[in-house]
Amino acid sequence: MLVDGKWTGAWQPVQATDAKGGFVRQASRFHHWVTPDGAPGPSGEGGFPAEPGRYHLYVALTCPWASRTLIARKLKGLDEVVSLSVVEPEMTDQGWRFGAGGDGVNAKTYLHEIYTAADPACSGRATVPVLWDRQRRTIVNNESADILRMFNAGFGAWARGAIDLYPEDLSGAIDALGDELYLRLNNGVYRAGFATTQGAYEEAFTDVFAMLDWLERRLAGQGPFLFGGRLTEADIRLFVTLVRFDAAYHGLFKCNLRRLVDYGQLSAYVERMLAVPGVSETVDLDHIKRGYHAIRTLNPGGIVPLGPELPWAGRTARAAAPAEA
Ligand SMILES: N[C@@H](CCC(=O)N[C@@H](CS)C(=O)NCC(=O)O)C(=O)O
Repeated sequence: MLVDGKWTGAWQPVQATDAKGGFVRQASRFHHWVTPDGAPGPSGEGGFPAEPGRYHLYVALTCPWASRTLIARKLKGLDEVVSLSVVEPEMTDQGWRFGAGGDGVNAKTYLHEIYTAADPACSGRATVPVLWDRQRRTIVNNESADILRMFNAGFGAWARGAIDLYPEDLSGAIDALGDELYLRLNNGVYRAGFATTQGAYEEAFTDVFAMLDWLERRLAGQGPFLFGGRLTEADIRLFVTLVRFDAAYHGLFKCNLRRLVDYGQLSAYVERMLAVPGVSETVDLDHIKRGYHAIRTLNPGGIVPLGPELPWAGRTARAAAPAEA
């Protein structure tokens, strides 16, 4: 991680646990917002007006949090407005690394150099996603939940996609479901995978399957999406975890009570989400499998499993290119 702007020690998946051996995720550090006219958003400073070609998104295709932002960028038709760099799937001793051509915007090798370009004294983990401002040469925001909302509403007329991922009449319900999803499922699988005590693992495992069972029932009662006919950010938050479940969380993170393919409603839901134009292009099973299985503390030999067979695998994209500027 970065300490006062210097990379310190080899990368470790877990740098903090709570008193019971539970995994603790670091809070994001940059919280500015792109808004249609550059007015300040809910946090951070103003001065980040929506403009085509100004902002750049750094992602890892293995990462569910970064994938949220990739899906929103597609659904809002922002591909031509916000450019993209994809890091290599395997984490190195210095964290995320760019492929042969560098990152295409800042000509850096490692993602942590983007953080120190924004703040030479930066401390903390160098996580994806990162939204970079070419003009002010700084990080706008490195929290996927914020970037998701910014892509929904911050780019105003530059967004070609008409879909509203956070409609006002559903905002309270989306927030409430999003909190549950995060705690028990999105981060629940990480709490299971990175638990350092049996108790912390079992607690997380129970949360994960209770949530999946609950979602299976909810989708049986109302569909096709979590809030009926309207696809919202809650669907993006759910999908990114479901699509990784059998390939990464079931085995590596020991979330193995059931596979996702054992859930009829949830499996059909994944297929439905993949059929939404733009979504399948954001899913790269090769990066997902290589990325998770490169976590040496969980998989010391680094062997990447060949399976599982997934009914929808053929409809997902491999990465278009390792680094697209
Ligand atoms: N709160 C962040 C979390 C992002 C996150 O944890 N990303 C992981 C990849 S899945 C990462 O970049 N980890 C690198 C590290 O921890 O050093 C968000 O949702 O944007």
